[in-house]
Amino acid sequence: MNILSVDQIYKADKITIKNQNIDSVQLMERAGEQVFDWIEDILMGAPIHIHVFCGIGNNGGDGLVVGRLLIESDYNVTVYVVNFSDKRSKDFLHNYDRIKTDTKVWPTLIKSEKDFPEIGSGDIVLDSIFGIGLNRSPEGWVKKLIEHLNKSGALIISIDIPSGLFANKALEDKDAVIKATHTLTFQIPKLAFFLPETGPFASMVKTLDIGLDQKFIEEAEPLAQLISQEEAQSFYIPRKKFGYKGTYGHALIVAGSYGKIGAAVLASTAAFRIGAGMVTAFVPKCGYNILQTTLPEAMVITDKEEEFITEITSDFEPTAIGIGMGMGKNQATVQALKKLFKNSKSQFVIDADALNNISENKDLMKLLPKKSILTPHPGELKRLIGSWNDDYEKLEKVKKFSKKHDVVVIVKGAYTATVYEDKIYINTSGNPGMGTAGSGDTLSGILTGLLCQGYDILSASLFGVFMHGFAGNKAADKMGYEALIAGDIIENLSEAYVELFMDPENDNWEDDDLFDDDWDDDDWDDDEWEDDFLK
Ligand SMILES: NC(=O)C1=CN([C@@H]2O[C@H](COP(=O)(O)OP(=O)(O)OC[C@H]3O[C@@H](n4cnc5c(N)ncnc54)[C@H](OP(=O)(O)O)[C@@H]3O)[C@@H](O)[C@H]2O)[C@@H](O)CC1
Ligand SMILES: Nc1ncnc2c1ncn2[C@@H]1O[C@H](COP(=O)(O)OP(=O)(O)O)[C@@H](O)[C@H]1O
Ligand SMILES: [K+]
Repeated sequence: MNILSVDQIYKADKITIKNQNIDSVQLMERAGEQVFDWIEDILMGAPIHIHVFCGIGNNGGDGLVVGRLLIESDYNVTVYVVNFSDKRSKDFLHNYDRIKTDTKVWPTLIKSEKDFPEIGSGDIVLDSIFGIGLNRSPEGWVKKLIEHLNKSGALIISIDIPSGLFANKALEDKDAVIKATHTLTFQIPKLAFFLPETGPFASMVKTLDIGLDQKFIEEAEPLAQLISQEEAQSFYIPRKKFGYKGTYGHALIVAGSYGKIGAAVLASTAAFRIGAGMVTAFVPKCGYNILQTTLPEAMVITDKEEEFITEITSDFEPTAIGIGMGMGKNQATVQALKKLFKNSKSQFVIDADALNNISENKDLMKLLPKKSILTPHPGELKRLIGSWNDDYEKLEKVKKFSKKHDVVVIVKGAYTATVYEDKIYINTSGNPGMGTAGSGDTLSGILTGLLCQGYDILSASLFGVFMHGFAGNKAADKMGYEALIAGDIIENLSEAYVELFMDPENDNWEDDDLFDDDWDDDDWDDDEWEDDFLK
């Protein structure tokens, strides 16, 4: 699924209107109806108080459509116009007139702080103050209104985007942004929803199909692409009937130091479980018994040193090498890395301390093998590319690094971003339970195992990151977030493979859970509502 820029979204709007021979008011009606249907599905006529806050642009126009439809369906609604400017959009004005004529209800004007209404914590706020037309941070009483709504404790449903958030530009004032409980976005997801600084404002995103021109959306050069189950399916390489272990490659996992041999165990096991034909672990001597006992399927080569790695050798040419997990930063280890990078013809997945060593040693950076996959978490990334002011600058810096060194960079986190040259891919699987030690070691093993099976560096990265998160989701389904440990991700890779081609419905990135548990429902007690939705 393509993530487009604000300019492209406006273009999609225009092309849709032209190709479908409709006018912009009809498109706004469609958008408003979609929002209304979503709310109607949930509320089913419940008399809960809904406050609709409309700006004066087209986002406000959408709010007026929803307000009108809610009033016409006898909901308990108050519609407000947040009058921050007299410069109203044409379609806003059309719907402003229409709500008054059709419902005989006149929206309440908010012109300053003294007009702010009381909002009960059991109420619903519909936020259509600003949409993608926001061009500067809200200030003055408008900012105060946003703060007032955020403090209310009400459930906040944002239309298209939480007001105050830029769709694809850095945050300027985090206090001037609506903290939405739900975001109902029109068809095209916005980049801000997936980045760590801005994503938390837009939890529970749902895309509503308003019939925008599909051809334009698919053919546009996206800001980023979302990788969901459907895309992951397209990367999968089926096992061959006459394949044997040699067909699926030989992985070398170079990892571990005294006290961190587990990293080698996790990565080696994951390489096997994702389907590598053979796996050899290269570890310091102290890792020998541990590996032979915990993973008898693997072969083990040990360094001459007891506690860390000093010289990496093998009597075979590995198809792919996964290197760095728990490896430490001993000077001898740095020398071993230099020698390996200079001499090896294998493909590389470079993680953890291998990355840290590269960041600290310019000579090693120069030897960084082209076409490698690098898997930094945010701390490792900062050491590698330097600090950034915001997520957008970070992504630009990563693109530059990727181009300069001809490597894929996987920026790990919630919605892991894979960057290759100018392109950004955002993963949609995974969950907070995966924030647990060794989860990254597991990913490195997965990626190494995929390179072994003939996936190219980009498809190994996109498929591997997806499968890692997908297996994490299978694990979380059974055990919840807190109890999940890295080994559970590996154990659930089998289920992830088995379910890869099943109905993606339950693993969509859009969270269909209706309400957060902490929503306060004291003010309202309809048994049917509670039975159905607040379980
Ligand atoms: N594209 C689609 O497919 C469809 C889009 N639709 C909807 O249209 C929405 C976009 O509407 P939009 O372009 O009218 O912009 P919107 O966000 O309502 O507000 C802009 C107004 O705010 C002002 N302004 C900006 N920042 C400000 C600030 N900090 N403080 C104060 N004022 C500020 C700015 O005026 P300015 O003062 O900058 O001249 C302007 O007047 C989109 O999100 C979606 O909901 C659907 O209806 C149909 C399909
Ligand atoms: N909230 C989250 N949602 C999705 N995935 C997550 C989340 N937190 C962590 N992860 C994933 O878990 C892994 C953690 O990697 P890393 O920090 O390197 O762990 P470690 O170094 O302990 O092995 C990454 O792949 C990351 O994307
Ligand atoms: K909004």
